[in-house]
Amino acid sequence: MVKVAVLGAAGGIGQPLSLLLKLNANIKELSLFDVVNVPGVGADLSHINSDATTETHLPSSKEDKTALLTALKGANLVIIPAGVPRKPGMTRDDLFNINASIIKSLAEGIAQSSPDAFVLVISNPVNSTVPIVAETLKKHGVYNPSKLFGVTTLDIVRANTFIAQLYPTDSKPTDFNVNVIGGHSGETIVPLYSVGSTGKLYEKLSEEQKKTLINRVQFGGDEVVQAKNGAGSATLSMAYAGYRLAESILKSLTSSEEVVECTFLNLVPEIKGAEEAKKLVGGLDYFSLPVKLGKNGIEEVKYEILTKISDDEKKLLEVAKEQLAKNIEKGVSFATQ
Ligand SMILES: NC(=O)c1ccc[n+]([C@@H]2O[C@H](COP(=O)([O-])OP(=O)(O)OC[C@H]3O[C@@H](n4cnc5c(N)ncnc54)[C@H](O)[C@@H]3O)[C@@H](O)[C@H]2O)c1
Ligand SMILES: O=C(O)C[C@H](O)C(=O)O
Repeated sequence: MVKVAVLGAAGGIGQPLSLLLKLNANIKELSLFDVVNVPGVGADLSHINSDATTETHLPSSKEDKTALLTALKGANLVIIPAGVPRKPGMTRDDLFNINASIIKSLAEGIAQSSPDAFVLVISNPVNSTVPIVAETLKKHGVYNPSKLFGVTTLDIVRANTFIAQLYPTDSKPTDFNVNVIGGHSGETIVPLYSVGSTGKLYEKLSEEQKKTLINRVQFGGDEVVQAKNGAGSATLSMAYAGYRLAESILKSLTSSEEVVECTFLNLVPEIKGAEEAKKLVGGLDYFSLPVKLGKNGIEEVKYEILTKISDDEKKLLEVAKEQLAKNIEKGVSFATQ
């Protein structure tokens, strides 16, 4: 039975994500933090007759740090959807200037109040915000790379849905679990349709269809940003995806079943398979790959997948690596300056 803290709980993602968490029988306490509107969200959720208790934490001023520290106290799992979303015409990197500072201050709170928690970073640009959290926790001497997750699950969710839409009579979205690796923005998102559950169907597609499908996964976020027309980016599908990763982590704490998910992680030698992965991705310090989850977090990086990919996917990876290197460096230098 665990305590989960949601930072940014009153937002477009925070609210539906908190609703899903409120329904999870493994969660004993749900701690909701935001800089606006969170008491109302908490009051509303608290009427649901599921077992998790709901508490809310709203700072009384910009200087008030106590609300965050209290929200995080004793949390086993912290999920961060705090920050601004995109509008049409913006890239995720355009969010860096605002979101980097928000993420850094929240990571400082985690370092102080819940240093042992699993930390799931949703806020964009994920390719840079994850290194910011890592460097901030390092500065405070409490960094555990096995417990830091950049949430790329929405890319997997989209990849499953979009291929199923191409084969409506032969498949359904729940048939698939596509490995999507790399990062979480445009061309850094690399869906590996040629391996695993989609291999056979993918091979049947024409070159043009393959290109269109991959492009749709890489720019699925833009599809939603355009459709919302200035009112933000994906929130409901993101809440579902963030919940899926949180649920998998909770499952790995309570069952002996093997649980594997893709996540954007820090490739450090203390994680099994990370050194091998790092060599195969040109020395990058962070990359999204399938990982085996366990009681202490990321137990093993399933790097072998990198040796099984098609020549076309290798080309996609080359483009992804170049962009990722810049995004990672931007996050690291912000947090270490
Ligand atoms: N990883 C992904 O796949 C993915 C998917 C969708 C959106 N996102 C990102 O998630 C973030 C949130 O998106 P959204 O649609 O929920 O935005 P939103 O504006 O609806 O909600 C963000 C919430 O964060 C809160 N907030 C701002 N500063 C804060 C702080 N210092 N502490 C706590 N809370 C704070 C705001 O008050 C707001 O309630 C964006 O950066 C967006 O780009 C990531
Ligand atoms: O596209 C965005 O800005 C939000 C998110 O990263 C997404 O993939 O939907």
